[in-house]
Amino acid sequence: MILEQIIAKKQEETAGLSFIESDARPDRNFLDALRKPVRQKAVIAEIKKASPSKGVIVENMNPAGIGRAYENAGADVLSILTDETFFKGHSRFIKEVKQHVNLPVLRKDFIIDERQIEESVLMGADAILLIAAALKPEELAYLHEKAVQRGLDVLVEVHSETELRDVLSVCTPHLLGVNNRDLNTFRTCLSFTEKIAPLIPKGTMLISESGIHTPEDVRRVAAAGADGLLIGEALMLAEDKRKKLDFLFSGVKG
Ligand SMILES: O=C(O)c1ccccc1NCC(=O)[C@H](O)[C@H](O)COP(=O)(O)O
Repeated sequence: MILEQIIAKKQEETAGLSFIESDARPDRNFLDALRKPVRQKAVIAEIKKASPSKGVIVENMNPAGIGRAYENAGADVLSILTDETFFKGHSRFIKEVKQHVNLPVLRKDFIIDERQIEESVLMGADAILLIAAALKPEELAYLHEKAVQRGLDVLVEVHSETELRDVLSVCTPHLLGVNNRDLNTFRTCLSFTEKIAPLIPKGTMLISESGIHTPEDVRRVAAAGADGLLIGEALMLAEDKRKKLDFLFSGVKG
């Protein structure tokens, strides 16, 4: 099961990290940017060189160049993979991109230990992802509190009603993502967003993540109630990122 392998690798990687907090602070407001989207729905554009489901997506990837293209295309924020082993990301990507792009950045990685929160701030992240499938509810609540205390925004990700119920029993996130991808089988289905959207508390922003490739996909998750979309592969593969986003939103009214 790939998720178990990823978590085991993260446990190895975090063993050597420090608990000491620096005076570094996130410097851009991720949640505010999502609340004032350029298009009808907020766009989290993901910089992802490779993945377990697709292998290498873009061979010679220039993170800053892609970040600039996403910004020019009207993305509201960025998601940047920093995991090296399974996604060919890197810890230096966030600062590299932020030197050339003004958008807030979510560190896309598998956060399982509080030492990764300080690590994320030092990497230049403005937000982090907490994945319900990778954490016990009490672990997620603890990491969520630590991240908020450090000034980070947090995207809490679920893939089922049960995971959503567990998350809401321990915290009320401002940002909730439904991953349409099963992280073990890699199968994606937008029905996950459609099933879970009605259960999201009022006042929580809903982000539909993964498997968004066509205007019909965007129309479907928007109609289901998503406030934003996290899009990786479709944008990474697009020659013209602005044209791709305009095409994807061509089926959304307003
Ligand atoms: O993308 C994968 O293959 C993957 C496998 C196992 C765990 C996580 C994985 N992806 C992380 C993501 O959630 C996606 O990168 C993100 O939602 C964008 O998805 P897409 O638009 O389908 O590239």
